[in-house]
Amino acid sequence: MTQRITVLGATGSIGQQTLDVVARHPDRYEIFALTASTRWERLAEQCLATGARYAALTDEAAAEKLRNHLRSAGSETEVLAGDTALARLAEHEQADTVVAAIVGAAGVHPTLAAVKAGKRVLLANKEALVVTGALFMDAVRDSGATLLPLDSEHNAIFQCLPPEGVNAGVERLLLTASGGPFREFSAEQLKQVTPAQAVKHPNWDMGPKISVDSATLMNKGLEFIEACWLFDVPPAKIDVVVHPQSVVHSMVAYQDGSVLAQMGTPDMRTPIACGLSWPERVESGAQRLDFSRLAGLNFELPDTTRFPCLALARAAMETGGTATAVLNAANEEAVAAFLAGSLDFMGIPAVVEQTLAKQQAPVCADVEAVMNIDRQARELACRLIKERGC
Ligand SMILES: NC(=O)C1=CN([C@@H]2O[C@H](COP(=O)(O)OP(=O)(O)OC[C@H]3O[C@@H](n4cnc5c(N)ncnc54)[C@H](OP(=O)(O)O)[C@@H]3O)[C@@H](O)[C@H]2O)C=CC1
Ligand SMILES: CC(=O)[C@@H](O)[C@H](O)COP(=O)(O)O
Ligand SMILES: [Mn+2]
Repeated sequence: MTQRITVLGATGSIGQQTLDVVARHPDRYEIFALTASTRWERLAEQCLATGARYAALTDEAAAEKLRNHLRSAGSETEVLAGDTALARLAEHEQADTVVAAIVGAAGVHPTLAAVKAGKRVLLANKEALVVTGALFMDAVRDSGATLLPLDSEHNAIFQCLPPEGVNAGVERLLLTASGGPFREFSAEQLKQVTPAQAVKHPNWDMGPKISVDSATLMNKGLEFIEACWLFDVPPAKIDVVVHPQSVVHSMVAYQDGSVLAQMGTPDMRTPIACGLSWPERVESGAQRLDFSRLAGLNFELPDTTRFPCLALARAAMETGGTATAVLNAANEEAVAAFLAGSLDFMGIPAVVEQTLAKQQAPVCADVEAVMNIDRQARELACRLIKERGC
């Protein structure tokens, strides 16, 4: 039996790399459904190449264009539209596996729909977990869903953990961070950086939002929170280590002094292939690590004075309640404003910090209540962005 796969966020960086891995193994995997937001032309190409049974776009007008295009090409892909369509496909009874690769809190509802339907969920959309935290993990336990991390660091830790889990002799988790494109910039230089510079990650080719997060180190902050939830580890047991080469993807330190690391070239097709095939292994297409050509592996501590986002994320996780949802909402608005040219780079941590200071972050009993806090935090962050100007 082939594994039937739904890809949420198919047109993005993770989505496209997932389709690349899937195409290498037609005997094992088939695409059941593909979703995106507005980029209907790219989704059309993907539907024609994979023969997807369903496609969905949140944008109704883009969905109509996709429908017309596919019809005239003789395709049998059924096209759905609107926000709820994504969740309907995520929970569809005929799909086995859902790759959660939407960017941002927009992924909360579709990803949770897949979890609640008990799917095998391959999680790239870290924001969904950062926003809903305990509710997300409760849903995994209640539904019996299989949750496999795609984020390279968490996939590395997943591979290095003992089968019995984190309580079997694990001392600490070590999350590696590249340090981003501005690792060596002074505080003065950081004030002047542009969106074009920020999206040029030194090692990875990723979408614009996560690339900016890597540049501020908020990506590592979100990943810190993600690791606490995924592996049920308290904040005090997780360290962040800057490793500019992105070859060691993360590590697990054991009570006997052993440290297990997962290594590889920086290519997301490795964790994607790992998630798709686990507990087996399949070819990913990634270039192999050539130790004879490695110039060196360096490690240093992160600088939270120049990059305050990492400390803000750690503090939000320690605060608890919906503080991490507030952090994420403010960050999404600030990053969008930075990319649009209406906020300076150092405005990102400033807006996140001020939003966290002013926005209430109570414990919420359900996802709708969390999303209400998310909305309030966005409104506040947008006011702060306007006040700061650029
Ligand atoms: N890229 C990478 O290497 C890594 C990414 N991740 C995580 O994976 C997720 C995806 O990242 P990445 O692939 O880089 O992002 P991209 O920006 O490249 O792609 C985002 C995808 O989400 C879709 N999308 C955007 N907004 C919405 C919305 N409101 N509703 C539904 N779909 C939407 C986009 O559709 P459209 O094209 O139509 O806009 C696109 O398919 C993020 O959470 C990121 O942090 C984690 C590790 C590595
Ligand atoms: C590929 C991946 O998982 C990204 O999250 C990547 O790790 C970003 O790199 P840094 O945030 O360490 O710069
Ligand atoms: Mn990562």
